Amino acid sequence: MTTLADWRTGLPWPERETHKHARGRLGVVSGKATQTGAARLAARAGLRIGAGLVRILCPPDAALVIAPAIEAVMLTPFSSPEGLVEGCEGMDAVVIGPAAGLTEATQANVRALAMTGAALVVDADGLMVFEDWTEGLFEALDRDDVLTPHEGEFERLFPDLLGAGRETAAAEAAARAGAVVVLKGPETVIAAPDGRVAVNDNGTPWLATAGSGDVLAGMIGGLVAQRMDSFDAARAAAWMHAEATRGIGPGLIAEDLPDRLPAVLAALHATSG
Ligand SMILES: NC(=O)C1=CN([C@@H]2O[C@H](COP(=O)(O)OP(=O)(O)OC[C@H]3O[C@@H](n4cnc5c(N)ncnc54)[C@H](OP(=O)(O)O)[C@@H]3O)[C@@H](O)[C@H]2O)[C@@H](O)CC1
Ligand SMILES: Nc1ncnc2c1ncn2[C@@H]1O[C@H](COP(=O)(O)OP(=O)(O)O)[C@@H](O)[C@H]1O
Repeated sequence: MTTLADWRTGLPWPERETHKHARGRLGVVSGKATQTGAARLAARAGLRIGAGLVRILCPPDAALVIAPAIEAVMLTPFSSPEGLVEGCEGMDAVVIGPAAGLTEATQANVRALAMTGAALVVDADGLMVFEDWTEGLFEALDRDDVLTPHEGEFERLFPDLLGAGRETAAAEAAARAGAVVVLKGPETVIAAPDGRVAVNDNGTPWLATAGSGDVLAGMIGGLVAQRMDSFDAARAAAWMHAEATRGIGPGLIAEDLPDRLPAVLAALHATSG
């Protein structure tokens, strides 16, 4: 088992000469015009956690919906997997899946992005579209990619594993996928393909609200974009995600979480060596 101190030393803090591109570039793939909120939550979380530049990649019909709802986050439309790859050129990490759509296009987009130099965070629909073709996902992944299933999604990708217990299941899933697996829930298990396993236990039930997983995906993506080790990034994000609920509790909605991160990060920065 690992502890808080393990990942704290790997947190990325900007230095005097750091510019925004050097800090890390994150892409977030949006769904269609009626399903853009999840990507906007993830993008804001990625920016708040320190990625220097965040760009939403969206289907053309979504651009005029998203544009008035973002400020610092940038926007690029795409209309094919090749166009998505082009739009993600230079990205250090890309989040794909939140409200992406259960379509062949989502499947093709995940596989196309896996061929780029960006580390992937694959969540929600980005996982579900591979329910009947898990090898199509696993063969495309690298060990710095991250899968973030809740138990329902985990069961679809790894139907034989949960019976062995969540930690064993996550470890085996990471080995099979060849990527970091974040099995979300009241206790979130993080497992790497090299055998590292950690359990994040500071979660609170106030996180059981629509979109909080989208925020977590953006947070992981934001840390990975800053070149934090993917296993450490997932551990750090899971801890900070729960910590961000402190002082709110009842009434918490996913929109609140990214804007709580400056306080969480400030406390960590103040005590960093
Ligand atoms: N603002 C936005 O735009 C938002 C957009 N979103 C997007 O909407 C899309 C659909 O998302 P979704 O939430 O409707 O369905 P999904 O999470 O796929 O679950 C499907 C079924 O799995 C089951 N299930 C089993 N265990 C579970 C568990 N631990 N946690 C949760 N579920 C669990 C459960 O079935 P049950 O157990 O109730 O029978 C459940 O009905 C997806 O693209 C997502 O990204 C959301 O992120 C919200 C904010
Ligand atoms: N009862 C709970 N206790 C602690 N954390 C929870 C609880 N329920 C959900 N969470 C956390 O909230 C997030 C929910 O993610 P997810 O199910 O993907 O939501 P969404 O798809 O709506 O974004 C995960 O990080 C999960 O660990």
